[in-house]
Amino acid sequence: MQLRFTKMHGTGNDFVVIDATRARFAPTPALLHRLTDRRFGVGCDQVLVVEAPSVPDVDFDYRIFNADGSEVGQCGNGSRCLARFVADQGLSDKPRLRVRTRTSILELQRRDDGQVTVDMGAPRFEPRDIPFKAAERRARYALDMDGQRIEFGAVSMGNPHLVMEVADVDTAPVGTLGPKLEPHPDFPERVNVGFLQIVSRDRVRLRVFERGAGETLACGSGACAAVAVGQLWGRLDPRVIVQVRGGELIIESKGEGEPVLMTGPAQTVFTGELEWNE
Ligand SMILES: N[C@H](CCC[C@H](N)C(=O)O)C(=O)O
Repeated sequence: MQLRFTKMHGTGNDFVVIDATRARFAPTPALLHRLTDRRFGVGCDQVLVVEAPSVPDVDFDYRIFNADGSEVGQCGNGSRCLARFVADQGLSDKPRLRVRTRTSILELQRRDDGQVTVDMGAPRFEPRDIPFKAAERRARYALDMDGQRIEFGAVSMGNPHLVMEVADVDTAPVGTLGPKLEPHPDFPERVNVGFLQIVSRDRVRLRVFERGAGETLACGSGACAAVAVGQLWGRLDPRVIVQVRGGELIIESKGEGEPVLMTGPAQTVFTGELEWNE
């Protein structure tokens, strides 16, 4: 079998995108591994599968698989790439699209400057919505990890995020603390671990150890989560530039209960065909 795919990235978070609008694509773990593995396959942080809509007033369904094969319900950088992909493939010429994932409905808007703005929905802070095992909702939680007290915010953007403040992302313990917090049992569905450096009220730096993928060069939902938590702490303005390792994202929100808008680039790198006979 020959499987056509498109390689894309949004601020360095990279994807293999599959057009499943005309033929169902139900990937096996082995096929996902061939698509995500950077040595034995194509290589990407997530596989994005674009499908015909399954409910009214939605333009596309959108499935997201992490590098470890886990299927999840949100990928912010990926949604910008989906907006670019469906236009380039002639699947839709609408400048505004509604796409449905297993947890969220996202509104995507292609802009004249080539960037894409995504309405990521409102952040959810209730522990049961994250999900996070906590007796009550708090602005700051604490965990003891290897004798160290870790303080953080927790929020869902349609996927779970832990956000901890650090003095400098360049020296943050992403590689050591990330792998310990990602599978923490207090997060029953695991968690994306964000390391947030607040430079000013309208500029932050962020690194994310992603659930099911490890550290990526950018995490769109992570940028939204970090700004939502920073605003909850009273530390950030309604419009924030989030500097990630792969570029910059603009995150805007009027605060709790309000939708979070993310604006950033989406690039196509190449198209290819994978020889596959499982
Ligand atoms: N690792 C995430 C999915 C991808 C999110 C990220 N790539 C983004 O741009 O939002 C999770 O398991 O929830």
